[in-house]
Amino acid sequence: MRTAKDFFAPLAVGAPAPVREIPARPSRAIHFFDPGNPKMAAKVPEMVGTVDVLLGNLEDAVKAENKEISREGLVKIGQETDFGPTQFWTRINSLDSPWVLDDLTTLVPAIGHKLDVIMVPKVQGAEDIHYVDRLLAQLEAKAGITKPILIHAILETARGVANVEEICGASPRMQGISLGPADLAADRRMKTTRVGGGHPGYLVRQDAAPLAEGGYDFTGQRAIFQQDLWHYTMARMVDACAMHGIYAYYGPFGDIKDTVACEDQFRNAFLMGCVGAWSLHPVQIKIANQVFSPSVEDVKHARRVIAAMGDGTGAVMLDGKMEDDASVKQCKVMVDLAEELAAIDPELKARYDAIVLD
Ligand SMILES: CC(C)(COP(=O)(O)OP(=O)(O)OC[C@H]1O[C@@H](n2cnc3c(N)ncnc32)[C@H](O)[C@@H]1OP(=O)(O)O)[C@@H](O)C(=O)NCCC(=O)NCCSC(=O)C[C@](C)(O)C(=O)O
Ligand SMILES: [Mg+2]
Repeated sequence: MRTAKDFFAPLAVGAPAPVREIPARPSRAIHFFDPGNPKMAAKVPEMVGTVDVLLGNLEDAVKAENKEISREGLVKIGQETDFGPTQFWTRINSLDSPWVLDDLTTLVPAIGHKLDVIMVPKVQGAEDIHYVDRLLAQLEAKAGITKPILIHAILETARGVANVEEICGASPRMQGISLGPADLAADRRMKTTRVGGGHPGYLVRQDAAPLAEGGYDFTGQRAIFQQDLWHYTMARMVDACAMHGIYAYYGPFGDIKDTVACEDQFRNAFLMGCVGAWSLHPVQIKIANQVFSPSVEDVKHARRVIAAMGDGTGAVMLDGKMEDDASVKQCKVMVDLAEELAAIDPELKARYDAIVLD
């Protein structure tokens, strides 16, 4: 086990010093594209500035026979694109695959100075992060990279969920975690066949109405309430990330045409503490950007509470509601996020700047 003293030491001679704090860079949508797909690759330059994160995916959804083509495509995109304010991430192949070593040994020397974050799929425990951590340090040292590349883990196995706290704390490179609902469902032997989202069979039914003569009417109409299959995992992930000062994300929503349910899923994640979600299709970028940006009403309310609370201690009555030290802290979360987003999104900045406090 690394001692506290060694935790922030570089893992290879010449590797950059690990960061002590993960930067709070906006990442409302992590947009996936296949760098080996000419149509998708061609769209990357025009997407810069319209999305917080562009992620070149090398893992699942890329056919086995195209792995090298996609890797080469990613190198070309990384070398030729000016990403401006947009973060540039990749998802490498899983650690037990025949491609991952070539992914890392090719990408780091070629475009390691441009890559902000490497997403590692199917992480099972701290040992997987330790492996990538050391290898990245060696490759960074060899390539003369001065800014450490961060690691993002996908939670998509039962063992990964059981170990989520140790995964989050395994390295100073840990930037965040995303839920991988499709692989996780398969690993857990859940009986869903979807990529994220709800299921109509996972529900709670209203009690049967009592009959005048006694007993219950089990044949009458009863309301049903669909439940969230992912609540438990999301809650564990959010707590583990918050505990370690890193960021939680909802993952993919595979029903591209159901933009309404996608928005609901993203909003649940936003409310629960996630900072973003994945976008698999250009239509989902707009949804994520909107959902993961605090509304004008929320920012206005938060600013009013902060103003009314003065030094932030004590209790006041505002619009019939009690506000105190703890509600000010919640309001600061909202206002801080609004400020971070306004710094990179002029449209949002204009809307937040136009707020007038009553
Ligand atoms: C779903 C698909 C097949 C529909 O692709 P399509 O071409 O049939 O859709 P379309 O509506 O006809 O596309 C319209 C236009 O948008 C383009 N387009 C479409 N998508 C994109 C994109 N992402 N980025 C940039 N451009 C895109 C597409 O090329 C087309 O261009 P055109 O107008 O010039 O003809 C396609 O969108 C796609 O392949 N998306 C990415 C899928 C992906 O990355 N999956 C892996 C992540 S989810 C996952 O791995 C699970 C997880 C976490 O591991 C676990 O839960 O276990
Ligand atoms: Mg997966």
